[in-house]
Amino acid sequence: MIFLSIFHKFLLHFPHFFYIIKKITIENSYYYLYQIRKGVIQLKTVIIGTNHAGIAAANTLLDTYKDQEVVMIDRNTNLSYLGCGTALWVGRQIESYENLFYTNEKAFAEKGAKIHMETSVTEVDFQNKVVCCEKANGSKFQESYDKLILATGSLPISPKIDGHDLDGIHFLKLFQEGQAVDAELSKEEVQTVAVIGAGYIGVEIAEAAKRRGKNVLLFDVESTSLASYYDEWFSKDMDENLKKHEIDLHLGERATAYLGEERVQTLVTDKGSYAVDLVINAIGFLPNNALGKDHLKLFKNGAYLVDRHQQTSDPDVYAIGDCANVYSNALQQPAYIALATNAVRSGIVAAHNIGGTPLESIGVQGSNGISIFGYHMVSTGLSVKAAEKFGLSVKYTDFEDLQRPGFMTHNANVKIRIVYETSSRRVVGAQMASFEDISMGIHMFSLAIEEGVTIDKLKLLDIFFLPHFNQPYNYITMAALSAE
Ligand SMILES: Cc1cc2nc3c(=O)[nH]c(=O)nc-3n(C[C@H](O)[C@H](O)[C@H](O)COP(=O)(O)OP(=O)(O)OC[C@H]3O[C@@H](n4cnc5c(N)ncnc54)[C@H](O)[C@@H]3O)c2cc1C
Ligand SMILES: NC(=O)C1=CN([C@@H]2O[C@H](COP(=O)(O)OP(=O)(O)OC[C@H]3O[C@@H](n4cnc5c(N)ncnc54)[C@H](O)[C@@H]3O)[C@@H](O)[C@H]2O)C=CC1
Repeated sequence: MIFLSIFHKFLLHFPHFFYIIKKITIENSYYYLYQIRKGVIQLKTVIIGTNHAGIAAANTLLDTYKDQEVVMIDRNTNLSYLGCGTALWVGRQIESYENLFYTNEKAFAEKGAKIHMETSVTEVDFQNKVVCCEKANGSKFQESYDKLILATGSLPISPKIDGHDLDGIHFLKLFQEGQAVDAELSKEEVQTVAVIGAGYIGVEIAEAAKRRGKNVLLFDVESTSLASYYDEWFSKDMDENLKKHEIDLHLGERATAYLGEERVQTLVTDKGSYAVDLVINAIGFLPNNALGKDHLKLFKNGAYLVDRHQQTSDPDVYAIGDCANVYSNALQQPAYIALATNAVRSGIVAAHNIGGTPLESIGVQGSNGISIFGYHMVSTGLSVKAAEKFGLSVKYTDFEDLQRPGFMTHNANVKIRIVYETSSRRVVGAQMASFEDISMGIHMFSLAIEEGVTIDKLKLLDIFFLPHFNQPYNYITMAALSAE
């Protein structure tokens, strides 16, 4: 131990000369990790991007590995904004956006981090391990690093069609964009709103705009809303729900141009043209890989390719959150799923590995949920449609019933689909929907997918019964029992 310590201190004094030997022999050893964990070796970690992923990584490093130096950099004015709340306050289901931020710059400064907000990282010199930064006032500086965490998130996809830069066309990613849409909806002259993309953001903001009394037209190229998350048996219910609330659905219809002088006035699609006062684009996210795309290996959609430690192809660089791929347990291969939940978990994993505690991600299922005009839908893993797209042969079992026994006056329908792989019979997905809150049940399916549980194991699973919650023949049991 003493010899190793002296040897290591020697190496640290001659970092360039012995750089390669140190990399090969020392940095992979448990003793090296032990020294980091104990604070004998103090690393400087720079985190680019201080939203959900970056915050989780910073908190883990600062709370658990107190001797490590942490530098956080973000170009935005704010951090920790919960985008999930945008539709809620824009739709006036909550009073204000103020509680949608769960931490701030000061909290990290108090924990000992150096934090630079309103600062863009313009370039990373991966060879010399230096990050080049530019503040909003134009001043420039550099930060060196031992370990770098890329947490630069994602960017909304911009449809490259005529008129896309007209006024009155918005995205909905940042807090500031939420504010801009909110201000637009407050204008008397804005009466007709076109939402492009009936995915999660599109459906949620369509509800919000309707709640603000606007005429809402919702477009998607797919034949149902929420097509990436649910099979038609479920998404058709959401379509009905949207129609019932007078949202004008245009499915299987692609926007081809925006027309207007300065501000958008007409939306042209492959099926018609519509007078509109406001357009909100929500056709998905792409990973923001600008800083590392020429140096790091990439996943097929451009996300930084990471291993189960969140480590990229450069061992000193980790990538977390929406800018990195995840490992899908349903597909048993890397995938891309942009969710805040994944961002937080990946940040924790990266920070522990940097801090000296080896930790592998357990993979994800992409569990998600949505609640629109009181109709709740939750899903995890793969729908049948998604499995087919990825070439996975699956079967499914469906069940629909009242949630509680008929004698209960407070009751609602619940429907469930469990998707399982044909050959192995392992569960690879589940979808559930109801006007009742059935959301917690989906977590059990998430664990089942993670652990490779078969559909047959669920048939006689011990599920409690109480009339307040469910029927003696629980809908999960009934769906599993009727599986082929
Ligand atoms: C309206 C909306 C609703 C959502 N609802 C949900 C939900 O209900 N549940 C859920 O799980 N997920 C939801 N999401 C998705 C979730 O917000 C994202 O998955 C999450 O924000 C990803 O976090 P992140 O930290 O990886 O990236 P981001 O949130 O994209 O943050 C990246 C950060 O990096 C900074 N950055 C980028 N490049 C640079 C640079 N060069 N220099 C300095 N800083 C840089 C950016 O300023 C930003 O702060 C929603 C998203 C939106 C937009
Ligand atoms: N409740 C939740 O968990 C929420 C999660 N998010 C996440 O944020 C990310 C971004 O959300 P969204 O932008 O809604 O992406 P999304 O992937 O959920 O939906 C995009 C939709 O746009 C459609 N589309 C694609 N190109 C189109 C085109 N040219 N014209 C018309 N429609 C087109 C797709 O068919 C799809 O239905 C997703 O990863 C999503 O899961 C966002 C909001 C809420």
